[in-house]
Amino acid sequence: MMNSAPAIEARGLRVVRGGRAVLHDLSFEVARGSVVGLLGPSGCGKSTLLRALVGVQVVAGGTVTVLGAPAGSPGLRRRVGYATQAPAVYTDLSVGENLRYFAAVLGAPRAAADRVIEEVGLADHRDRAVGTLSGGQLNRVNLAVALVGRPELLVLDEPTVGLDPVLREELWKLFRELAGNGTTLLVSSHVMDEAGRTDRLLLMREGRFLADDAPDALLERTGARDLEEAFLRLITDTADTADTADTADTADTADTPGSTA
Ligand SMILES: Nc1ncnc2c1ncn2[C@@H]1O[C@H](COP(=O)(O)OP(=O)(O)OP(=O)(O)O)[C@@H](O)[C@H]1O
Repeated sequence: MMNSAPAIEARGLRVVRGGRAVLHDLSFEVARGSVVGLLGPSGCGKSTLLRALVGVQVVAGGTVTVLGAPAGSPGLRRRVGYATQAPAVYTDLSVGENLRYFAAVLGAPRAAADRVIEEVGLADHRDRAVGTLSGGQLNRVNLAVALVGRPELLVLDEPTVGLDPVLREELWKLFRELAGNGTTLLVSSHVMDEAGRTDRLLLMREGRFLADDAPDALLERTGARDLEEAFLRLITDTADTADTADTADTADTADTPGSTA
């Protein structure tokens, strides 16, 4: 049904921010048409990874290929939708005006603006100035902007923050529908109950992946009752392994200095 080349392919991705290594040699792939969750505690590097994928993050090493082209290539602009945590919309314009503006910028038809407003459940607020909306509504305007060009890949940084459970449910239904039509979604979250809705999970901690697996496979592998517990077990296992390796391997701390790219 879909192109077999991965939507995202990262090899040995390293990022240094503020003189500190934030992403350590990450390698992974995201299959087309899948919904992949990027989960991990605050500060572990989720936003930095997403930034690298959309080409707005200086990288210190490795390669990132998105939809067959280097991340950030001009040709990817319309093909990749990116919603940051901080909404990048015009607060003095209405919901409809914002969406029509971004549709025009992307060369999308005017009808696309109405479509995405419906999709994110903001039809009743179409004429409201964005500055008067609640945090959750503002997040949905931001998401609508990412959807308006009908991108092949959607990169969403914590899109459900501040949403009540009903709206979260609706958004995940929308993500599923989009994936059913061939869109690839990479969605970051630090809410573990969202993890089970994904096809695959990238569990991250301190700039490294603890796991890259399907939710069911993770549960089976760890013997945990839920994904929260699975995550905790993986952390404990990794800490145990690191403790054992610590005395034998001191090279790990020596690999970061000097990379200021
Ligand atoms: N502009 C910056 N300069 C220096 N360090 C930064 C900068 N932005 C983020 N960092 C650091 O990079 C690390 C990863 O941050 P990042 O925002 O990617 O984490 P995150 O997992 O997305 O967190 P959250 O869930 O809270 O958004 C953190 O230690 C953070 O302090």
